[in-house]
Amino acid sequence: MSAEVVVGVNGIGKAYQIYQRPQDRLKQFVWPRLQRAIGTPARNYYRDFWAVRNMTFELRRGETVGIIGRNGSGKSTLLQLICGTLTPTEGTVEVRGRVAALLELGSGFNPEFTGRENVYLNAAILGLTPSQIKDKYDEIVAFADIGDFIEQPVKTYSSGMMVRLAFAVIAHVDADLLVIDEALSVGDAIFTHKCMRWLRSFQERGSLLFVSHDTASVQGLCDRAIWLDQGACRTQGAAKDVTEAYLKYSFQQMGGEAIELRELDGKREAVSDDAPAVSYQAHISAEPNVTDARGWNTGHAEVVSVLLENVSSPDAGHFEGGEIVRVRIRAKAHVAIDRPILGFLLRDRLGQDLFGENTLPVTNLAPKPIPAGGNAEAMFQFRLPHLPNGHYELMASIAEGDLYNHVQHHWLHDAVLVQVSSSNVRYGLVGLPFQHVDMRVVDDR
Ligand SMILES: Nc1ncnc2c1ncn2[C@@H]1O[C@H](COP(=O)(O)OP(=O)(O)OP(=O)(O)O)[C@@H](O)[C@H]1O
Repeated sequence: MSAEVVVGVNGIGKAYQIYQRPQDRLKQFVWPRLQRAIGTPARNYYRDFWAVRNMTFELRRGETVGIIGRNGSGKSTLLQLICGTLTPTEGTVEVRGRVAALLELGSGFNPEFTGRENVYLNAAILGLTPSQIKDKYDEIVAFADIGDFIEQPVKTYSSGMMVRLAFAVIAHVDADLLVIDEALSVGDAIFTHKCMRWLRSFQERGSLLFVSHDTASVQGLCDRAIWLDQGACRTQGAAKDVTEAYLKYSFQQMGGEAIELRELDGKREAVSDDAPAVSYQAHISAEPNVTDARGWNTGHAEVVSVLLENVSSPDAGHFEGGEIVRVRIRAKAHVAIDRPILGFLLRDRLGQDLFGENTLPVTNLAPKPIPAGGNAEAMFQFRLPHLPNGHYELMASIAEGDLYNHVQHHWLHDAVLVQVSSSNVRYGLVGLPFQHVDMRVVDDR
Protein backbone atom coordinates (compact mmCIF):
# COMPACT_ATOMS: atom_id res chain seq x y z
CA MET A 1 0.00 0.00 0.00
CA SER A 2 1.52 3.35 -1.00
CA ALA A 3 2.28 5.89 1.72
CA GLU A 4 -0.53 8.12 0.49
CA VAL A 5 -3.19 5.41 0.86
CA VAL A 6 -5.00 5.45 4.21
CA VAL A 7 -7.49 2.67 3.48
CA GLY A 8 -6.93 -0.15 1.00
CA VAL A 9 -9.97 -2.36 0.45
CA ASN A 10 -9.18 -5.40 -1.67
CA GLY A 11 -11.90 -7.75 -2.91
CA ILE A 12 -13.65 -7.59 0.43
CA GLY A 13 -16.83 -9.50 1.16
CA LYS A 14 -19.02 -10.31 4.14
CA ALA A 15 -21.42 -13.24 4.14
CA TYR A 16 -24.05 -13.90 6.79
CA GLN A 17 -25.49 -17.33 7.36
CA ILE A 18 -29.23 -17.29 6.77
CA TYR A 19 -31.41 -20.08 8.19
CA GLN A 20 -34.76 -20.86 6.65
CA ARG A 21 -36.24 -22.17 9.93
CA PRO A 22 -35.12 -21.77 13.58
CA GLN A 23 -34.56 -25.52 13.91
CA ASP A 24 -32.00 -25.37 11.07
CA ARG A 25 -29.74 -23.35 13.34
CA LEU A 26 -29.80 -26.16 15.89
CA LYS A 27 -29.22 -28.78 13.19
CA GLN A 28 -26.26 -26.79 11.91
CA PHE A 29 -24.84 -26.76 15.43
CA VAL A 30 -25.20 -30.51 15.96
CA TRP A 31 -25.06 -32.42 12.65
CA PRO A 32 -21.85 -31.24 10.96
CA ARG A 33 -19.83 -32.17 14.11
CA LEU A 34 -21.50 -35.56 14.25
CA GLN A 35 -21.06 -36.15 10.54
CA ARG A 36 -17.39 -35.18 10.71
CA ALA A 37 -16.95 -37.51 13.71
CA ILE A 38 -18.34 -40.48 11.80
CA GLY A 39 -16.45 -39.49 8.66
CA THR A 40 -19.39 -38.66 6.35
CA PRO A 41 -19.37 -35.38 4.36
CA ALA A 42 -20.97 -32.57 6.39
CA ARG A 43 -23.89 -30.67 4.86
CA ASN A 44 -24.91 -27.12 5.77
CA TYR A 45 -28.39 -26.05 6.84
CA TYR A 46 -27.93 -22.39 5.95
CA ARG A 47 -27.38 -20.34 2.84
CA ASP A 48 -24.84 -17.54 2.53
CA PHE A 49 -26.16 -14.02 2.17
CA TRP A 50 -23.52 -11.62 0.93
CA ALA A 51 -24.13 -8.21 2.55
CA VAL A 52 -21.02 -6.89 0.75
CA ARG A 53 -19.07 -8.55 -2.03
CA ASN A 54 -16.14 -7.82 -4.35
CA MET A 55 -15.49 -4.32 -3.04
CA THR A 56 -12.16 -2.81 -4.02
CA PHE A 57 -11.15 0.81 -3.54
CA GLU A 58 -8.55 3.07 -1.96
CA LEU A 59 -8.93 6.14 0.20
CA ARG A 60 -6.00 8.51 0.00
CA ARG A 61 -4.66 10.89 2.61
CA GLY A 62 -6.77 14.06 2.81
CA GLU A 63 -9.53 12.59 0.64
CA THR A 64 -13.24 12.48 1.54
CA VAL A 65 -15.24 9.65 0.06
CA GLY A 66 -19.02 9.43 0.33
CA ILE A 67 -20.91 6.15 0.32
CA ILE A 68 -24.48 6.18 -0.94
CA GLY A 69 -27.04 3.49 -1.61
CA ARG A 70 -30.51 2.32 -0.69
CA ASN A 71 -31.43 0.82 2.70
CA GLY A 72 -29.79 -2.55 3.08
CA SER A 73 -27.29 -2.01 0.28
CA GLY A 74 -24.36 -2.77 2.59
CA LYS A 75 -23.07 0.68 3.58
CA SER A 76 -22.90 0.06 7.34
CA THR A 77 -21.44 -3.39 6.78
CA LEU A 78 -18.69 -1.91 4.62
CA LEU A 79 -17.88 0.74 7.22
CA GLN A 80 -17.77 -1.85 9.98
CA LEU A 81 -15.42 -4.00 7.92
CA ILE A 82 -13.13 -0.99 7.49
CA CYS A 83 -13.29 -0.11 11.20
CA GLY A 84 -12.54 -3.70 12.17
CA THR A 85 -15.78 -4.27 14.10
CA LEU A 86 -16.70 -6.96 11.53
CA THR A 87 -14.37 -9.59 10.13
CA PRO A 88 -14.46 -10.06 6.36
CA THR A 89 -15.46 -13.44 4.95
CA GLU A 90 -13.14 -12.82 2.02
CA GLY A 91 -10.68 -10.16 0.89
CA THR A 92 -8.56 -7.80 2.94
CA VAL A 93 -8.73 -4.32 4.43
CA GLU A 94 -5.62 -2.36 5.30
CA VAL A 95 -5.94 0.80 7.35
CA ARG A 96 -3.06 3.12 8.13
CA GLY A 97 -3.26 5.41 11.18
CA ARG A 98 -5.83 6.02 13.88
CA VAL A 99 -9.45 5.44 12.92
CA ALA A 100 -12.32 7.06 14.80
CA ALA A 101 -15.85 6.09 13.88
CA LEU A 102 -19.34 7.39 14.50
CA LEU A 103 -21.39 4.38 13.51
CA GLU A 104 -24.76 3.25 14.79
CA LEU A 105 -26.22 5.57 17.39
CA GLY A 106 -25.02 4.68 20.87
CA SER A 107 -22.69 1.95 19.66
CA GLY A 108 -19.44 2.21 21.53
CA PHE A 109 -21.15 3.59 24.62
CA ASN A 110 -21.91 1.55 27.69
CA PRO A 111 -25.44 2.66 28.61
CA GLU A 112 -24.90 2.06 32.32
CA PHE A 113 -21.80 4.29 32.47
CA THR A 114 -21.99 8.07 32.81
CA GLY A 115 -20.99 10.38 29.97
CA ARG A 116 -17.71 11.06 31.75
CA GLU A 117 -16.93 7.34 32.11
CA ASN A 118 -17.82 6.74 28.48
CA VAL A 119 -15.52 9.56 27.36
CA TYR A 120 -12.64 7.89 29.20
CA LEU A 121 -13.60 4.46 27.90
CA ASN A 122 -14.00 5.52 24.27
CA ALA A 123 -10.91 7.70 24.13
CA ALA A 124 -8.88 4.86 25.67
CA ILE A 125 -10.22 2.41 23.07
CA LEU A 126 -9.17 4.93 20.42
CA GLY A 127 -5.63 4.82 21.76
CA LEU A 128 -5.32 7.84 24.06
CA THR A 129 -3.39 7.44 27.29
CA PRO A 130 -5.13 8.35 30.58
CA SER A 131 -3.11 11.57 30.85
CA GLN A 132 -3.94 12.55 27.24
CA ILE A 133 -7.64 11.97 27.98
CA LYS A 134 -7.37 14.04 31.15
CA ASP A 135 -5.82 16.90 29.16
CA LYS A 136 -8.58 16.82 26.53
CA TYR A 137 -11.51 16.05 28.81
CA ASP A 138 -12.64 19.66 29.32
CA GLU A 139 -12.49 20.39 25.59
CA ILE A 140 -14.53 17.27 24.83
CA VAL A 141 -17.19 18.22 27.37
CA ALA A 142 -17.31 21.81 26.08
CA PHE A 143 -17.73 20.54 22.50
CA ALA A 144 -20.52 18.13 23.48
CA ASP A 145 -22.25 20.92 25.40
CA ILE A 146 -24.73 18.65 27.21
CA GLY A 147 -24.46 20.38 30.59
CA ASP A 148 -24.84 18.32 33.77
CA PHE A 149 -25.91 15.26 31.79
CA ILE A 150 -22.23 14.43 31.45
CA GLU A 151 -22.47 12.93 34.97
CA GLN A 152 -25.62 10.91 34.16
CA PRO A 153 -25.74 7.36 32.73
CA VAL A 154 -25.82 7.41 28.94
CA LYS A 155 -29.06 5.38 28.96
CA THR A 156 -30.82 8.59 30.07
CA TYR A 157 -29.58 10.56 27.03
CA SER A 158 -31.67 11.67 24.08
CA SER A 159 -30.36 10.53 20.69
CA GLY A 160 -29.13 14.08 20.03
CA MET A 161 -27.14 14.10 23.29
CA MET A 162 -25.64 10.72 22.45
CA VAL A 163 -24.43 11.93 19.09
CA ARG A 164 -23.06 15.13 20.62
CA LEU A 165 -20.94 13.18 23.05
CA ALA A 166 -19.82 10.62 20.48
CA PHE A 167 -18.84 13.33 18.00
CA ALA A 168 -17.05 15.32 20.69
CA VAL A 169 -14.89 12.28 21.49
CA ILE A 170 -13.95 11.46 17.91
CA ALA A 171 -13.20 15.13 17.25
CA HIS A 172 -10.54 15.14 19.97
CA VAL A 173 -8.59 11.94 19.43
CA ASP A 174 -6.34 13.17 16.60
CA ALA A 175 -7.70 10.59 14.19
CA ASP A 176 -6.15 10.09 10.76
CA LEU A 177 -9.38 8.64 9.40
CA LEU A 178 -12.93 9.49 10.43
CA VAL A 179 -15.81 7.20 9.54
CA ILE A 180 -19.24 8.78 9.91
CA ASP A 181 -22.49 6.94 9.30
CA GLU A 182 -25.49 9.21 8.85
CA ALA A 183 -25.42 9.89 12.59
CA LEU A 184 -25.26 13.66 12.32
CA SER A 185 -28.83 13.86 11.14
CA VAL A 186 -30.13 13.50 14.70
CA GLY A 187 -28.27 16.53 16.03
CA ASP A 188 -30.01 19.90 16.19
CA ALA A 189 -29.24 22.65 13.69
CA ILE A 190 -26.65 24.44 15.83
CA PHE A 191 -24.77 21.25 16.58
CA THR A 192 -24.91 20.07 12.95
CA HIS A 193 -23.40 23.41 11.91
CA LYS A 194 -20.69 23.02 14.51
CA CYS A 195 -19.88 19.48 13.33
CA MET A 196 -19.83 20.50 9.68
CA ARG A 197 -17.46 23.37 10.48
CA TRP A 198 -15.26 21.00 12.39
CA LEU A 199 -15.39 18.39 9.59
CA ARG A 200 -14.34 20.98 7.03
CA SER A 201 -11.29 21.88 9.12
CA PHE A 202 -10.58 18.17 9.67
CA GLN A 203 -10.66 17.62 5.89
CA GLU A 204 -7.56 19.82 5.60
CA ARG A 205 -5.51 17.27 7.54
CA GLY A 206 -7.36 13.94 7.63
CA SER A 207 -9.33 11.49 5.54
CA LEU A 208 -13.06 10.98 5.83
CA LEU A 209 -15.50 8.24 4.91
CA PHE A 210 -19.03 9.54 5.03
CA VAL A 211 -22.28 7.61 4.60
CA SER A 212 -25.41 9.55 3.83
CA HIS A 213 -28.71 9.27 2.00
CA ASP A 214 -28.51 13.00 1.38
CA THR A 215 -26.90 13.39 -2.05
CA ALA A 216 -26.51 17.14 -1.50
CA SER A 217 -24.36 16.49 1.60
CA VAL A 218 -22.26 13.97 -0.32
CA GLN A 219 -21.77 16.41 -3.19
CA GLY A 220 -21.00 19.27 -0.81
CA LEU A 221 -18.52 17.39 1.34
CA CYS A 222 -16.94 14.62 -0.73
CA ASP A 223 -14.35 14.42 -3.48
CA ARG A 224 -15.38 10.95 -4.58
CA ALA A 225 -18.39 8.74 -3.98
CA ILE A 226 -19.16 5.04 -4.09
CA TRP A 227 -22.65 3.85 -4.90
CA LEU A 228 -23.44 0.52 -3.26
CA ASP A 229 -26.22 -1.61 -4.65
CA GLN A 230 -27.11 -5.00 -3.13
CA GLY A 231 -23.69 -5.28 -1.54
CA ALA A 232 -21.72 -4.51 -4.69
CA CYS A 233 -20.18 -1.36 -6.07
CA ARG A 234 -22.51 -0.12 -8.77
CA THR A 235 -20.25 2.78 -9.65
CA GLN A 236 -17.56 4.94 -8.09
CA GLY A 237 -15.99 8.19 -9.21
CA ALA A 238 -16.32 11.96 -8.82
CA ALA A 239 -18.97 12.73 -6.15
CA LYS A 240 -20.96 14.86 -8.58
CA ASP A 241 -21.20 12.14 -11.26
CA VAL A 242 -22.04 9.36 -8.82
CA THR A 243 -24.69 11.32 -6.90
CA GLU A 244 -26.31 12.47 -10.14
CA ALA A 245 -26.50 8.90 -11.38
CA TYR A 246 -27.90 7.77 -8.01
CA LEU A 247 -30.48 10.55 -8.03
CA LYS A 248 -31.64 9.55 -11.50
CA TYR A 249 -31.87 5.92 -10.36
CA SER A 250 -33.86 6.95 -7.23
CA PHE A 251 -36.35 8.95 -9.29
CA GLN A 252 -36.61 6.03 -11.70
CA GLN A 253 -37.35 3.68 -8.79
CA MET A 254 -40.00 6.06 -7.43
CA GLY A 255 -41.62 6.37 -10.84
CA GLY A 256 -41.62 2.60 -11.38
CA GLU A 257 -41.67 0.85 -14.73
CA ALA A 258 -44.26 3.25 -16.13
CA ILE A 259 -41.66 5.98 -16.40
CA GLU A 260 -38.39 5.84 -18.25
CA LEU A 261 -35.85 8.55 -17.47
CA ARG A 262 -33.54 9.03 -20.43
CA GLU A 263 -30.25 10.92 -20.54
CA LEU A 264 -30.40 14.29 -22.28
CA ASP A 265 -27.49 15.58 -24.31
CA GLY A 266 -28.09 19.22 -23.35
CA LYS A 267 -28.56 20.32 -27.00
CA ARG A 268 -32.18 21.38 -27.06
CA GLU A 269 -33.72 24.53 -28.41
CA ALA A 270 -34.50 27.18 -25.84
CA VAL A 271 -38.20 27.88 -25.32
CA SER A 272 -39.03 31.50 -24.71
CA ASP A 273 -42.60 32.53 -24.00
CA ASP A 274 -44.31 35.06 -21.81
CA ALA A 275 -45.60 33.65 -18.52
CA PRO A 276 -46.39 34.76 -14.98
CA ALA A 277 -43.58 35.15 -12.47
CA VAL A 278 -43.08 32.56 -9.72
CA SER A 279 -43.98 33.61 -6.21
CA TYR A 280 -41.25 32.86 -3.68
CA GLN A 281 -42.88 33.66 -0.40
CA ALA A 282 -40.95 32.38 2.59
CA HIS A 283 -40.59 33.31 6.22
CA ILE A 284 -37.08 34.26 7.15
CA SER A 285 -36.21 35.11 10.71
CA ALA A 286 -32.89 36.35 12.01
CA GLU A 287 -31.88 36.03 15.63
CA PRO A 288 -28.82 37.99 16.84
CA ASN A 289 -26.47 35.60 18.62
CA VAL A 290 -23.27 37.60 19.20
CA THR A 291 -23.11 36.92 22.94
CA ASP A 292 -23.42 33.13 22.50
CA ALA A 293 -21.54 32.85 19.21
CA ARG A 294 -18.51 30.59 18.82
CA GLY A 295 -15.26 31.69 17.24
CA TRP A 296 -12.04 33.26 18.44
CA ASN A 297 -10.41 36.60 19.16
CA THR A 298 -7.03 38.17 19.67
CA GLY A 299 -8.31 40.71 22.20
CA HIS A 300 -7.33 43.62 19.89
CA ALA A 301 -10.81 44.27 18.54
CA GLU A 302 -14.30 42.94 19.11
CA VAL A 303 -17.49 42.55 17.11
CA VAL A 304 -20.11 43.92 19.51
CA SER A 305 -23.28 43.59 17.47
CA VAL A 306 -24.45 42.11 14.18
CA LEU A 307 -27.90 42.65 12.77
CA LEU A 308 -29.65 41.40 9.68
CA GLU A 309 -32.58 43.71 9.13
CA ASN A 310 -35.23 44.62 6.65
CA VAL A 311 -34.55 48.09 5.23
CA SER A 312 -38.23 49.04 5.03
CA SER A 313 -39.06 47.85 8.59
CA PRO A 314 -35.83 47.32 10.60
CA ASP A 315 -37.63 46.17 13.77
CA ALA A 316 -39.70 43.46 12.09
CA GLY A 317 -37.18 40.62 12.73
CA HIS A 318 -38.50 38.63 9.78
CA PHE A 319 -38.57 39.14 6.04
CA GLU A 320 -38.77 37.44 2.68
CA GLY A 321 -36.33 36.51 -0.03
CA GLY A 322 -36.04 39.20 -2.67
CA GLU A 323 -36.44 42.06 -0.16
CA ILE A 324 -33.77 44.69 0.37
CA VAL A 325 -32.00 43.95 3.64
CA ARG A 326 -28.85 45.09 5.34
CA VAL A 327 -26.24 43.51 7.56
CA ARG A 328 -24.92 45.94 10.16
CA ILE A 329 -21.74 45.02 12.01
CA ARG A 330 -20.53 47.14 14.90
CA ALA A 331 -17.02 46.61 16.24
CA LYS A 332 -14.92 48.09 18.99
CA ALA A 333 -11.14 48.50 18.84
CA HIS A 334 -9.33 47.76 22.11
CA VAL A 335 -6.04 48.93 20.58
CA ALA A 336 -5.58 51.21 17.57
CA ILE A 337 -6.47 49.31 14.37
CA ASP A 338 -4.91 50.95 11.31
CA ARG A 339 -6.51 49.00 8.51
CA PRO A 340 -9.74 47.45 9.81
CA ILE A 341 -11.83 45.12 7.66
CA LEU A 342 -15.36 44.16 8.69
CA GLY A 343 -17.15 41.38 6.88
CA PHE A 344 -19.80 38.69 6.91
CA LEU A 345 -20.58 35.37 5.27
CA LEU A 346 -23.82 33.35 5.18
CA ARG A 347 -23.40 29.58 5.47
CA ASP A 348 -25.92 26.81 5.15
CA ARG A 349 -26.29 23.84 7.53
CA LEU A 350 -23.50 21.97 5.75
CA GLY A 351 -21.14 24.89 6.29
CA GLN A 352 -21.21 25.80 2.59
CA ASP A 353 -20.53 29.47 1.90
CA LEU A 354 -23.54 31.01 0.16
CA PHE A 355 -22.57 34.67 -0.08
CA GLY A 356 -20.84 37.38 1.84
CA GLU A 357 -18.85 40.58 1.56
CA ASN A 358 -16.37 42.70 3.48
CA THR A 359 -15.42 46.35 3.55
CA LEU A 360 -12.21 45.91 1.51
CA PRO A 361 -13.77 47.21 -1.72
CA VAL A 362 -14.16 50.61 -0.01
CA THR A 363 -11.34 50.57 2.56
CA ASN A 364 -8.50 48.97 0.63
CA LEU A 365 -7.49 52.19 -1.07
CA ALA A 366 -8.68 54.50 1.70
CA PRO A 367 -8.22 52.74 5.07
CA LYS A 368 -10.36 53.99 7.96
CA PRO A 369 -8.28 53.57 11.14
CA ILE A 370 -10.14 53.08 14.43
CA PRO A 371 -8.41 54.65 17.45
CA ALA A 372 -7.98 52.58 20.63
CA GLY A 373 -11.34 52.52 22.42
CA GLY A 374 -13.17 53.68 19.27
CA ASN A 375 -16.02 51.98 17.41
CA ALA A 376 -16.79 51.39 13.75
CA GLU A 377 -19.90 50.28 11.97
CA ALA A 378 -20.10 48.59 8.58
CA MET A 379 -23.28 48.32 6.58
CA PHE A 380 -23.94 46.00 3.64
CA GLN A 381 -27.20 46.56 1.82
CA PHE A 382 -28.38 44.02 -0.74
CA ARG A 383 -31.33 42.13 -2.12
CA LEU A 384 -31.70 38.97 -0.02
CA PRO A 385 -31.60 35.85 -2.21
CA HIS A 386 -34.42 33.35 -2.07
CA LEU A 387 -33.24 30.58 0.22
CA PRO A 388 -34.44 26.98 0.67
CA ASN A 389 -35.90 25.96 4.03
CA GLY A 390 -33.34 25.36 6.74
CA HIS A 391 -31.03 26.84 9.30
CA TYR A 392 -28.23 29.19 8.33
CA GLU A 393 -25.45 30.93 10.19
CA LEU A 394 -24.20 34.40 9.49
CA MET A 395 -20.50 34.66 10.28
CA ALA A 396 -19.12 38.13 11.11
CA SER A 397 -15.58 39.27 11.73
CA ILE A 398 -13.24 42.18 12.22
CA ALA A 399 -9.78 41.80 10.72
CA GLU A 400 -6.80 44.07 10.16
CA GLY A 401 -4.64 44.29 7.07
CA ASP A 402 -5.29 43.87 3.36
CA LEU A 403 -6.62 41.20 1.02
CA TYR A 404 -3.48 39.08 1.10
CA ASN A 405 -2.12 39.75 4.53
CA HIS A 406 -4.50 40.18 7.42
CA VAL A 407 -5.15 39.05 10.98
CA GLN A 408 -8.65 38.08 12.04
CA HIS A 409 -9.06 39.78 15.42
CA HIS A 410 -12.55 38.56 16.20
CA TRP A 411 -14.39 35.90 14.26
CA LEU A 412 -17.91 34.76 15.18
CA HIS A 413 -19.14 31.68 13.30
CA ASP A 414 -22.77 32.17 14.23
CA ALA A 415 -23.23 35.88 14.92
CA VAL A 416 -26.80 35.68 13.58
CA LEU A 417 -28.96 32.54 13.38
CA VAL A 418 -31.15 32.60 10.33
CA GLN A 419 -34.10 30.30 9.83
CA VAL A 420 -36.07 29.94 6.60
CA SER A 421 -39.45 28.22 6.53
CA SER A 422 -42.31 27.80 4.04
CA SER A 423 -39.91 28.42 1.19
CA ASN A 424 -40.88 27.50 -2.35
CA VAL A 425 -37.24 27.09 -3.31
CA ARG A 426 -36.83 23.36 -3.69
CA TYR A 427 -33.58 22.96 -5.57
CA GLY A 428 -30.06 24.24 -5.21
CA LEU A 429 -28.42 26.43 -2.62
CA VAL A 430 -30.36 29.60 -3.48
CA GLY A 431 -33.42 30.25 -5.60
CA LEU A 432 -33.46 32.64 -8.52
CA PRO A 433 -36.34 35.06 -9.02
CA PHE A 434 -37.57 33.36 -12.18
CA GLN A 435 -39.34 35.87 -14.36
CA HIS A 436 -41.23 33.37 -16.46
CA VAL A 437 -42.16 29.77 -15.88
CA ASP A 438 -44.71 28.25 -18.18
CA MET A 439 -45.66 25.12 -19.94
CA ARG A 440 -47.85 24.64 -22.94
CA VAL A 441 -48.71 21.80 -25.21
CA VAL A 442 -47.27 22.47 -28.67
CA ASP A 443 -49.07 20.68 -31.44
CA ASP A 444 -46.31 20.35 -34.03
CA ARG A 445 -47.02 16.81 -35.15
N1 LIG B 1 -26.15 -9.79 11.39
C1 LIG B 1 -26.74 -9.90 10.22
N2 LIG B 1 -27.25 -11.08 9.82
C2 LIG B 1 -27.87 -11.23 8.61
N3 LIG B 1 -27.98 -10.21 7.73
C3 LIG B 1 -27.49 -9.02 8.07
C4 LIG B 1 -26.86 -8.78 9.32
N4 LIG B 1 -26.47 -7.49 9.38
C5 LIG B 1 -26.84 -6.92 8.20
N5 LIG B 1 -27.46 -7.83 7.43
C6 LIG B 1 -28.00 -7.62 6.08
O1 LIG B 1 -26.97 -7.08 5.26
C7 LIG B 1 -27.51 -6.17 4.32
C8 LIG B 1 -26.72 -4.88 4.41
O2 LIG B 1 -27.01 -4.25 5.65
P1 LIG B 1 -26.39 -2.83 6.02
O3 LIG B 1 -26.85 -2.51 7.40
O4 LIG B 1 -24.93 -2.86 5.76
O5 LIG B 1 -27.10 -1.90 4.94
P2 LIG B 1 -27.11 -0.29 4.86
O6 LIG B 1 -26.82 0.05 3.44
O7 LIG B 1 -26.21 0.29 5.89
O8 LIG B 1 -28.62 0.01 5.19
P3 LIG B 1 -29.32 1.35 5.82
O9 LIG B 1 -29.23 2.43 4.77
O10 LIG B 1 -30.71 0.89 6.03
O11 LIG B 1 -28.59 1.67 7.08
C9 LIG B 1 -28.98 -6.03 4.66
O12 LIG B 1 -29.73 -6.80 3.76
C10 LIG B 1 -29.10 -6.56 6.07
O13 LIG B 1 -30.36 -7.17 6.26
